[in-house]
Amino acid sequence: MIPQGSKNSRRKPDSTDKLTDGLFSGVLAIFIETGVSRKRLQVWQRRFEDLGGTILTAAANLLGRVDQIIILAAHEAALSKGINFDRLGSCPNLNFVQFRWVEECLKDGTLLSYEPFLLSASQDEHILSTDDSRLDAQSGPQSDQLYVTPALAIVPDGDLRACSEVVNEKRYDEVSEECTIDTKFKAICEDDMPDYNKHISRPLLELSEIYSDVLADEWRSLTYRKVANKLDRLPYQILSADEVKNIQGIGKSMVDKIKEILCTGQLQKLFNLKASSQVQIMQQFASVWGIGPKHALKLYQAGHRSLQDISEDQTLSPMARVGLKYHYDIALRIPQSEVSEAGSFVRHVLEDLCPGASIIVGGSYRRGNATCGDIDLLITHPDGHSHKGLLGRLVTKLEEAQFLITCPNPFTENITHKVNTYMGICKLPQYTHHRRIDIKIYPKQAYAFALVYFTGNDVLNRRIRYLAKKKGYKLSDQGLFLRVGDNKTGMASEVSIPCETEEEVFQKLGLPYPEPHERNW
Ligand SMILES: Nc1ccn([C@H]2C[C@H](O)[C@@H](COP(=O)(O)OP(=O)(O)OP(=O)(O)O)O2)c(=O)n1
Ligand SMILES: [Mn+2]
Repeated sequence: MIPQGSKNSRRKPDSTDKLTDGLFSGVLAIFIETGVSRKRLQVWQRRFEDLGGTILTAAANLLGRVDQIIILAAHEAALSKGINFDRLGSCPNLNFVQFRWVEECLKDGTLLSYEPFLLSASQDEHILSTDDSRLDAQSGPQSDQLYVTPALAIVPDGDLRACSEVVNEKRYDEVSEECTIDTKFKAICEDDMPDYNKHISRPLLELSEIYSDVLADEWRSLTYRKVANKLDRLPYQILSADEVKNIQGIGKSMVDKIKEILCTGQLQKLFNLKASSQVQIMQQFASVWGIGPKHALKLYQAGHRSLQDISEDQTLSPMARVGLKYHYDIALRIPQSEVSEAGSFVRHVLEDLCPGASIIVGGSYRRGNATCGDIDLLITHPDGHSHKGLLGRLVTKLEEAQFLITCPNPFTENITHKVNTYMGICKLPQYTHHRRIDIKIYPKQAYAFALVYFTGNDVLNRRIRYLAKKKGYKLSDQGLFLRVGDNKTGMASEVSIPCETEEEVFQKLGLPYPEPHERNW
């Protein structure tokens, strides 16, 4: 269940709320078909869904588990025909809105207030004619105040699960002061991306990944991904497969799979795929640095069944050859102490080469993890120009010191590039194993963004990118860019909003600053 107050304040349409991408994100709507041509309806529905809205059928049985929904109709008369109030349950923020609202939002590119588009349908009459708990809600504080108090009174009798969810939820600003920054941070981000149905969407996404990464079936992969995304966007928890039937774009075979997950907790098809020898072999091929899923499939189709087999294949790229050569070592986790020593080793060389340069060991090391998959180094120079041409000189020194062992593609530095990267293999003299290392040099104005990105983790990065997008920005390792024009084209300003520190980046996004060790999501 959604935190009542915060969702309400976040979602309440406001004409100043300049949203571009995901215009209708989080908005649940029922489209009443009466009084409008099918073609027009379909156009609106498609745009509404493309921009993040979720369409439910009029038969949707929501049992009071959503706290806001809009009913879109051509006119008032159409309303009485289209809705079953009992199935809808009592929703604290039920608005009856003209289709024109969708059209105007699309024209304007913003989520407009419902106010000028409201249709009068007497929800009150309905509430008064049903049970006592709804009467309580009705006689209690009106509209807005209903959201800030847990809406127990409006949860239908007998739906205990829904009740406890409402009670357990807290608004972000109700989160107690002594709770960690981590909790607060997650409270904000997760409020934007609810996880009510992750237990269903996760296996579907896994299946989607196997279809794209291993079976190279992009179409099936996309179908599963789309459904998983739809479920992720729902602001309430799916309790039965019947409810899924009411979500537009989910067909019978998908409903059956969701039913299976809900009933058995797993998906036999996924289980079988993961158990198949072909999938396992291809996953092993794809575990080699430099071998992607399509290549893994080609190698399998060429008759290869082991890493030994593929080592003789002529189609391997230089990176895959290096990946295969060091496969055993690369697969090992690296102890934190060794990553630290590798960082110090490079720092000493860098200090001699370019006094004043900054170097930070990023990735899982910076988040304080006990072991790391690789070594991520980020370098800049505060004077704004000495970073240019630095990577080539540094790599040469580190090769001479026999710390950098090999880099699959001949290393060339482009000083006009915003970031220069070395990706290769290194080894400290006193250690046994070869390790994967990435060294990245950024100009100082991008360094704070690069630090945020390369500290991760990837889940947090996805969350904050999503948050940035909703606020009309594009966030990357190189900056925070204001999006301009039609969001479909994905155009963003070329000049980043300046941020010198990570704190500023989080501040610009409206987030409290999480320490690196609080970024393990
Ligand atoms: N698909 C990806 C890959 C990376 N990153 C970012 C977040 C990661 O934290 C950082 C470094 O990438 P790594 O793959 O090195 O991941 P970690 O350092 O976090 O973990 P590991 O211990 O596996 O290296 O880059 C990301 O956002 N999305
Ligand atoms: Mn890493």
